[in-house]
Amino acid sequence: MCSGDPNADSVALYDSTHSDPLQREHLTNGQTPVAVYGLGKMGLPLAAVYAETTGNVTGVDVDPTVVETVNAGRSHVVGEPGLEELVTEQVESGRLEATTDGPTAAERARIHVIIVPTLLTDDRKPDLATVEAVADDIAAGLAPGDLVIAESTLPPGTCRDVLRPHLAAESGLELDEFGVAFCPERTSSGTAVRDIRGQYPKVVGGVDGESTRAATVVYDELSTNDVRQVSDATTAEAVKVFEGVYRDVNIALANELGTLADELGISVREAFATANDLPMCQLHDPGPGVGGHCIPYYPYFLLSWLETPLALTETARDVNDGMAGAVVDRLAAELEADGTALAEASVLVLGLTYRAGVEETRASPALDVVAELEERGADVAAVDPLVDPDAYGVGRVELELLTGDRAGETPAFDAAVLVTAHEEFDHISWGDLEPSVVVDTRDELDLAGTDHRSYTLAGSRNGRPPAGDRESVAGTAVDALAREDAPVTAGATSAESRLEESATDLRRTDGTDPRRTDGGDDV
Ligand SMILES: NC(=O)C1=CN([C@@H]2O[C@H](COP(=O)(O)OP(=O)(O)OC[C@H]3O[C@@H](n4cnc5c(N)ncnc54)[C@H](O)[C@@H]3O)[C@@H](O)[C@H]2O)C=CC1
Ligand SMILES: CC(=O)N[C@@H]1[C@@H](OP(=O)(O)OP(=O)(O)OC[C@H]2O[C@@H](n3ccc(=O)[nH]c3=O)[C@H](O)[C@@H]2O)O[C@H](C(=O)O)[C@@H](O)[C@@H]1O
Repeated sequence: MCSGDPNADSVALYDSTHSDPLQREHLTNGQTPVAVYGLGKMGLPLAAVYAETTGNVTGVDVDPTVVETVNAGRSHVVGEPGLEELVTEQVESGRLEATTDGPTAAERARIHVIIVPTLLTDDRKPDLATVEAVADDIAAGLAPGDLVIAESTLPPGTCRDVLRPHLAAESGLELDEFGVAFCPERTSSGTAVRDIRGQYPKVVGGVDGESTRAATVVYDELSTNDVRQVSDATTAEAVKVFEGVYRDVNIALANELGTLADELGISVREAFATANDLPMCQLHDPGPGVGGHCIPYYPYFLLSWLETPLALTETARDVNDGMAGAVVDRLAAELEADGTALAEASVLVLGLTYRAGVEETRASPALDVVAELEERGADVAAVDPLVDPDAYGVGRVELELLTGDRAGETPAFDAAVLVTAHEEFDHISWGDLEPSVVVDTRDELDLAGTDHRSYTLAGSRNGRPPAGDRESVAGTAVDALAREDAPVTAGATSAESRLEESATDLRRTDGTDPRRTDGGDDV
């Protein structure tokens, strides 16, 4: 179907005078060609599912290697069940092809789907440059009756105030000659094909009623789930950003409550698992921070875009951004207790991507942990099954040397910190590694019975406090408080200095001091 002549008599959807059934027939028999701009982790599965539904899709990407791979019927995206097979099937049947030529693709298409990155500038403002570059490509081929669908997450108001006027100005069309709708991509890497096919209701909001109607026809055909129409594009944009902010704030809550594990001498993860028995309670997982180019970015699609102050949203960002430093503080304290200064220590970072199984390092907390360790003088190396640490300026350790799958000298380190729990790390034979300090930020390791000094951030789901059966650090702190008036014997560290030492461990992720009782910095 893709060999169609660009001037073929394709059929538009926006403002169509055809009956609804005929519109759906045109859509699903290839007479309403589609262009999908962006063939990345989300765009390629989206283009493949669009091809499965419509039979006439041109994928556009600026990366020639991506285009070449897709046209060879393969997927460059890893860790997506069913994607490779779907791409092969759709390309081989002529239902999907890829190109770097956006304007030509736009001339053929009557539906234009935008799924390129929406990142942040250096001063944390939404970066719409890529979306606007795609809008320029689309405008070069935009025709009356075309429908433009944005799936890239956008700051609320962007379709109405930026994208639609940009398209009109660059194409010379009137605002009401084409449709624009925001239909957010509710998908996670690792389940993209399943999600796009219909795991969740599809939100649709147009800049006008006809855009909403036309986009509803598209997703009613593409998704097996319901289409959730909302009042307008801005509402749909807000839905997607709010979903992300909800997650960031709740992860911050989990991270902050997780720091209580030391002072309470409990596993906070066990407490969360129990509290979450209640349907109204969804305490998230504590970790080393929030990565990816979505969740840590979306709050700024409000904070740096709108005037209204959002104190909680902003504080949550600070809490999450502070976690990498809190993890390194903890590592330093554990090393110190083990007789090694961090500045003299060799440290292995396990996992550089932002989450397990996903080849993405944007805003990865692991990179913040590496930077903080190096800043404090440690000798840092890293291991990751999906990305090469060398590319991030960090010494590479071969995973096979840690799992024993390759003969050779088993590397030894003063400390290791598990930041991203790739499943490949399950095969590391910890018992064969030189004893070291191990900080597990994901509660993925069980080092009982080994000679490692392990610390599990926020404790373990099975109820083990962070320092396991070692005396809790908090015990020291609380005892010292109780003993504040105790005589300081020569040679013993004073209660205050002990408290100071342990307080750096107890300090909340936003930097406030849990010991303050004047309500000054307490949150
Ligand atoms: N990654 C995720 O889990 C989700 C992402 N999203 C949204 O989707 C957007 C894209 O995410 P990913 O696919 O993960 O990004 P990605 O970085 O994996 O892929 C982006 C693709 O777009 C291409 N590209 C860049 N500029 C282009 C241009 N001017 N024209 C055509 N192609 C261009 C790149 O070469 C790359 O192949 C995100 O920024 C976010 O707004 C939404 C839901 C989930
Ligand atoms: C609201 C929501 O759950 N959004 C999802 C999210 O997926 P994403 O791939 O960004 O991964 P994620 O599971 O949110 O993790 C983001 C980051 O947060 C961390 N994280 C996540 C959950 C948690 O309880 N604790 C935690 O520390 C992860 O380690 C990771 O570094 O963002 C996607 C997106 O919009 O890009 C979205 O489609 C997904 O549904």
